[in-house]
Amino acid sequence: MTKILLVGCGKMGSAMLAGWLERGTSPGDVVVVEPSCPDLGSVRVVASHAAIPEGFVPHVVIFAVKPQVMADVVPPYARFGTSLFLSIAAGKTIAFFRSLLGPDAVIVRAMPNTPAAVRRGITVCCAEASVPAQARDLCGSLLEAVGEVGWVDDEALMDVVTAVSGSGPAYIFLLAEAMEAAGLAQGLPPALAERLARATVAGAGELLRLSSETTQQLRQNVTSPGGTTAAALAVLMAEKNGIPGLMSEAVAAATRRGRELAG
Ligand SMILES: NC(=O)C1=CN([C@@H]2O[C@H](COP(=O)(O)OP(=O)(O)OC[C@H]3O[C@@H](n4cnc5c(N)ncnc54)[C@H](OP(=O)(O)O)[C@@H]3O)[C@@H](O)[C@H]2O)C=CC1
Ligand SMILES: O=C(O)[C@@H]1CCC=N1
Repeated sequence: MTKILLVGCGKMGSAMLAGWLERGTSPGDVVVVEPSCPDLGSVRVVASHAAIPEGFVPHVVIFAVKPQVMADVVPPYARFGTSLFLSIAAGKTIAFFRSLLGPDAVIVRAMPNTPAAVRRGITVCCAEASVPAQARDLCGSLLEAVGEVGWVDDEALMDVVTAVSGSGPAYIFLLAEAMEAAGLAQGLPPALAERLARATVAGAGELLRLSSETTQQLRQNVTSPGGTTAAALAVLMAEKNGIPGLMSEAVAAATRRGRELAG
């Protein structure tokens, strides 16, 4: 069985861990390094790399700590030189990990998202051409435990992926928040405003998932000529300050931030 060393068990690490266990990974095959040492049932948790049980040789080391601490966290793991190293950090490049892990390290960079917590994430992976198919397959199967997986060859695209799907759930939650606030402002009781916003975003998401129609067609299906939706979309799709322009600026800003985090 695949032996997994998970470094960082916060929001993303814990979502992946839950997915692996659900898919049949034995708790005994996982060691988690997490300073707060949370109780993870029969999964062994240690506070630092120094406490990893002797004799535990992972097939894969997964870095799921914040990009800002990565340079301090990664170096001690170079001792697992025969392992595959998988990072899910925003910004941090394959070259960055190679500089800390050595020239022969096998490294895959991936970008999942928080719907992984309900096994409905999407992850994009990237690896250099020299990374063997077996290593790619291992990453693919670990990440498929929490949702869909795709690959890109051009690492520069990873910052754009991060800006669209990595950060993207936040944009959708903001939309739900804004719909709730707008409903309140128009006189809905708070509980109903929240329920309507949440159910509408979730229901529209499910329709989007199951339908073969384009996003544009799904939008048009709601929009009766001269009706209420058309009145709202005239505001939301305005050339100035409409959602398309704002989203474009937002994704560009997130992409730029990813590039800054690389350094
Ligand atoms: N949240 C998201 O939507 C997504 C995040 N990512 C990426 O995933 C990574 C993790 O993000 P996220 O899960 O949100 O962050 P969290 O802060 O929730 O999790 C990171 C965890 O790592 C722990 N940690 C800190 N130092 C160490 C160490 N030396 N060894 C082991 N663990 C340590 C932190 O503990 P403590 O809090 O005590 O410091 C924390 O529990 C980031 O690189 C991020 O870019 C990728 C896709 C989506
Ligand atoms: O905000 C961030 O930097 C991380 C990466 C993608 C989602 N959260």
